[in-house]
Amino acid sequence: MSVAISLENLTVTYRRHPALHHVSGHFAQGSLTAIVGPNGAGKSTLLKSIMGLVRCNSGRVVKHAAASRIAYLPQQAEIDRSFPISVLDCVLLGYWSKAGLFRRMSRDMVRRAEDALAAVGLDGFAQRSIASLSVGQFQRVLFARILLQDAELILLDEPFSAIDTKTTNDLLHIIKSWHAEQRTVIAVLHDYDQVRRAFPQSLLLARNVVAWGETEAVLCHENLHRARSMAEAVDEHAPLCAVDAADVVDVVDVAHAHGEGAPR
Ligand SMILES: Nc1ncnc2c1ncn2[C@@H]1O[C@H](COP(=O)(O)OP(=O)(O)OP(=O)(O)O)[C@@H](O)[C@H]1O
Repeated sequence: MSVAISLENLTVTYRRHPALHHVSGHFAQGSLTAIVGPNGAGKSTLLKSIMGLVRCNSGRVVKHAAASRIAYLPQQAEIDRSFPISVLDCVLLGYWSKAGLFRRMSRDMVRRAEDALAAVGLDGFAQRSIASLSVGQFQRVLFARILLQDAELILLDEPFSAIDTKTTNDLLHIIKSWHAEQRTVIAVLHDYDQVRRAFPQSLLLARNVVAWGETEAVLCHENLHRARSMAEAVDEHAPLCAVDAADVVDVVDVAHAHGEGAPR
């Protein structure tokens, strides 16, 4: 089995309070994994540390995909939609790693972007401004952009938050097609029933790994109870973690790593 991402004893702290604590394990190539756990469990922090957006205080993330083949969808609340850009241009941003930000898009690229919009059910929306869209419509636009990116590793942070059932089902269908194409998909989710139905693998977090593996086994009553207890036991005023925040950032992009830092 080949590995898409390895987490090696990963600790991430904010002002020396751990959001992730000694997390180890790996996401297999082509796997479809839900990251679940109580609020504040470190789920978003884990996606951000894979993307290199937050510093790993100790341990490391080893990625077996080139940065240009990784797609990341943050929570909608973190995206500024006031930028005056059309739906079509927003989808075309999926090509930036191939075309560069300022290269003129070819007719073929534009046609593919229109096809992607049709695939997410947004035919006729190309010239609308992104600011005018509903939350669900905008999430469809972001999925269309990922379709163009042709990513081998796709990270989704709460993709169905504030999204209705019809849109959720349509987007789940796209996620399943990515899985069928052997892409590695990791999504932060809160709906355990949805995870049981659609995600074969799960990682249950409560700052530490509570359980990681087949969804049915991970989401058993005992594990969920343990995750809740661990989250409730967190004392935000506890003595600071001994890990020094000055440690080096250690996110390794194996596709580009040579020698030092390459996987053992
Ligand atoms: N930028 C930040 N500065 C300080 N603390 C932060 C920051 N981001 C997250 N945290 C803290 O780190 C912990 C983990 O946060 P994170 O957002 O990763 O959790 P989560 O599991 O995604 O939560 P939720 O389910 O509520 O979205 C929380 O205690 C949070 O308050």
